[in-house]
Amino acid sequence: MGDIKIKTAIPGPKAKALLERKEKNIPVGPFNTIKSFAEKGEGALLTDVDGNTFIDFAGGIGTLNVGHCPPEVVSALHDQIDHYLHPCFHVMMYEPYIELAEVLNDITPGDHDKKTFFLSSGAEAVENAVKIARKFSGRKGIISFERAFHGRTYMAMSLTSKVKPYKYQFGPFAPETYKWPYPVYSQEKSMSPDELDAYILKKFETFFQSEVPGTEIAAVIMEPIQGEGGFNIPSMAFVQGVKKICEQYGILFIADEIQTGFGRTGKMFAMEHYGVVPDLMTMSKSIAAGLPISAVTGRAEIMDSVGIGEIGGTYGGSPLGCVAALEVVKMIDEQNLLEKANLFGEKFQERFGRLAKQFPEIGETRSLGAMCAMEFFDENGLPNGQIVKEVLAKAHQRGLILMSAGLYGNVIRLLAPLVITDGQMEEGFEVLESVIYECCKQQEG
Ligand SMILES: Cc1ncc(COP(=O)(O)O)c(C=O)c1O
Repeated sequence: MGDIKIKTAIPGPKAKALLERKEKNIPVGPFNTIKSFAEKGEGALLTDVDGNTFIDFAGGIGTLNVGHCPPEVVSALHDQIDHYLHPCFHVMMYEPYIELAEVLNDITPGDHDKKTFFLSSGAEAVENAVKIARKFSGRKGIISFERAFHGRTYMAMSLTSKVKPYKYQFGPFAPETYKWPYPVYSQEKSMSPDELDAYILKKFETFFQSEVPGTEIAAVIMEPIQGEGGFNIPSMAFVQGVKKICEQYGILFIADEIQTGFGRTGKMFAMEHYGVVPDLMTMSKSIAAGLPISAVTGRAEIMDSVGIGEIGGTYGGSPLGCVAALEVVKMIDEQNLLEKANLFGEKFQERFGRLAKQFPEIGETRSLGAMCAMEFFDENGLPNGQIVKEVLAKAHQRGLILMSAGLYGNVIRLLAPLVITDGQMEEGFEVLESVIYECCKQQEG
């Protein structure tokens, strides 16, 4: 599959048959909007069972910075399969586990001694980072942010902000977890960005003085750029301000780089944009080209505070995930994918910044590298999730896979594979622009 000209993507007989089987056998709730079935993925393209080809701007929800089935990863997996699948690191360790820990200790922010261990999913990495922070500090409190998303297990869900659909009717949640405002400059019209930063940072201080002393807080967990929350990009002053407060009170700073890591923002990790070195970092998603593996990397003395059997999981750090991740890190470097991420962001801003000037329905177009998003509003200036749903549906019919995000679902977010060709990028943007144009025109009547 090279560059393609997208036509109309119509679900065919194979998709219809699979849809019937799906509805009979798989719970309706979480999967009821899915009507496409994959046959083959390659680079930035996905083909469905009926032969429709899609440009994938969702990139497996940010798991595919190196694209679908990169040959380097596939070949490393084949080699690994010939050796062993699962000695289980609790029983017998293996070199790819150690090598990947070495690599992550080396490439994550900070020159201090670090250690890394592996799990299988993003939420598990968050759970374990919190356990390690509590064990090391002897404190219980954990602060996360409004609009944050950290996963669906109980602690990760407790730290997540949005109630519906993530938390509704699933309580009670973990005690001693607290939420802090996160600056979304485009939605806080009454203050300038500097004022908003200062206002939120001040709130930290007053909270510590009047409610829970800072010395009872084990960690602050922060997405450097909020993913599910709508690709909200905080200022350097805000992130550095949070870190400074952490240092002042001996609170650990956990950077959740699960969605931002591995080149997405034009640097290997988004924290590098802010010049902030976290104490602990969680990684997953694009770490291993779509294989289920996650990592916690942190200062060696913090990571060493947990004892035998206290952290882990049967499948953590699967050898397949480890060898895939080793190839991913090489690919990002050898194929200049950081540069590609920046190019994607520039082209996005050029085209959609122009479109936003044309339509009042489009709010901010924001991006850092290839983490790109645009917001939509209705005629009263309220978040407009409906138009986003329409754009997504129409784009899908024309062979472009997109995702929404944000508290009100009014944000279109792009997580395209960074291996996308210039032609595919151009074509994807063309489809997106024409669909937005149509939907905005339709709304204006
Ligand atoms: C920032 C962040 N943290 C944690 C998670 C949870 O990861 P997982 O779905 O693999 O449990 C996600 C998933 O979207 C995420 O974006």
